[in-house]
Amino acid sequence: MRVAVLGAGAWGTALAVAAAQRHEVLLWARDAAQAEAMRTARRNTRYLPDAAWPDALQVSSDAAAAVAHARRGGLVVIGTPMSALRSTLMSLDAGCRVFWLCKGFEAATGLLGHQIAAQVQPDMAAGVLSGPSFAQEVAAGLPTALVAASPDPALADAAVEAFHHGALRVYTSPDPIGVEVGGAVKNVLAIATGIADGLGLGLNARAALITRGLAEMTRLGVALGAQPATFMGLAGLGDLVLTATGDLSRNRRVGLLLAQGQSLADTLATLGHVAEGVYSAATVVATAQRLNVEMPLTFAVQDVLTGRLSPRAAVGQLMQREARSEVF
Ligand SMILES: NC(=O)c1ccc[n+]([C@@H]2O[C@H](COP(=O)([O-])OP(=O)(O)OC[C@H]3O[C@@H](n4cnc5c(N)ncnc54)[C@H](O)[C@@H]3O)[C@@H](O)[C@H]2O)c1
Ligand SMILES: O=P(O)(O)OC[C@H](O)CO
Repeated sequence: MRVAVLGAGAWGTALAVAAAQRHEVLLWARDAAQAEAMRTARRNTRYLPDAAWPDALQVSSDAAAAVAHARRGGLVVIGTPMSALRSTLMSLDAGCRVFWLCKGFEAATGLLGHQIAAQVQPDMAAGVLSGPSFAQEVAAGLPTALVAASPDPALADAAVEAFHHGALRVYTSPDPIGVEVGGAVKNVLAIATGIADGLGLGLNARAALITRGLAEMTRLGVALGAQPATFMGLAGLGDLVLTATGDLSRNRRVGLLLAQGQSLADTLATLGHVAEGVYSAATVVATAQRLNVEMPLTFAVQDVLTGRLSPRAAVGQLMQREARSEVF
């Protein structure tokens, strides 16, 4: 299979390296100088420096060439941040088969990836590839399980053909809504656990945050039309546990730094990578308000991100909530 990966950040590069063990892969970087540097070094020194590239991985800053590489039976994989998903989809045509890797809501519209694709490319075979997966671990060849979600089972099978090999397992799912809500909300909840851990609130608090966070995520997802079981899977519980507890997470790191008293602007300036939860939190709050879904942890994170509450005040507010039944 011919695979084009659009976007040469940490995750796009890691999956390009993985796919190039068996397929002809073309990685597109928007910056010509970055593409040239990667072509020379045979690695992505800026975003994923430890992974050497297989021979079957080529790089280009020519977007049209990348798309042409994967037309007619190939697969286009969009590895940009959420903010660039719409423009990248617009650069494609309905002849492409597409998966995106980004996890979040589009800040300007509040839409998930599958809704953006339905607007921009209604006839395109499209899906989302998600699950608990730090780029560095995939690049190091460590065992990882992903989920490919699409209403089109043949397309989900194409993601399996592209990536299910060696240390990578790819499961399929017919529920892109659930998979996308899981990926977006877990990022916000990872900021919450980073804050709790940064404040030294302990392991009991972390476990409570993950469990009650899963309840929030599930409530929102079901209200948006997702299948409840999806949230017990890789894109829900799996990615929430990874991102909330793993120090490789950029979203968790944001929470840790905010708890130390660092400003959000300084935190983002030092991160060097995208932390999607920062940009999705407002949409999750607005959507929960619109659908009358209770999401106290997410609301607290947004209060900290906007500066309305300090991390410690947000925790105090959460602890004063009324007792309630645990049932979702
Ligand atoms: N890093 C991971 O471990 C990981 C794992 C799973 C999913 N994701 C998701 O994948 C997406 C990308 O994350 P990442 O870690 O690769 O990000 P990153 O911060 O490492 O890199 C972002 C890349 O996107 C490029 N980019 C930004 N705006 C662009 C635009 N308008 N057009 C083209 N390229 C653009 C940047 O140049 C950079 O190469 C995010 O939504 C993230 O949540 C990341
Ligand atoms: O580093 P984060 O917080 O963006 O998380 C990366 C992946 O989404 C984990 O699955």
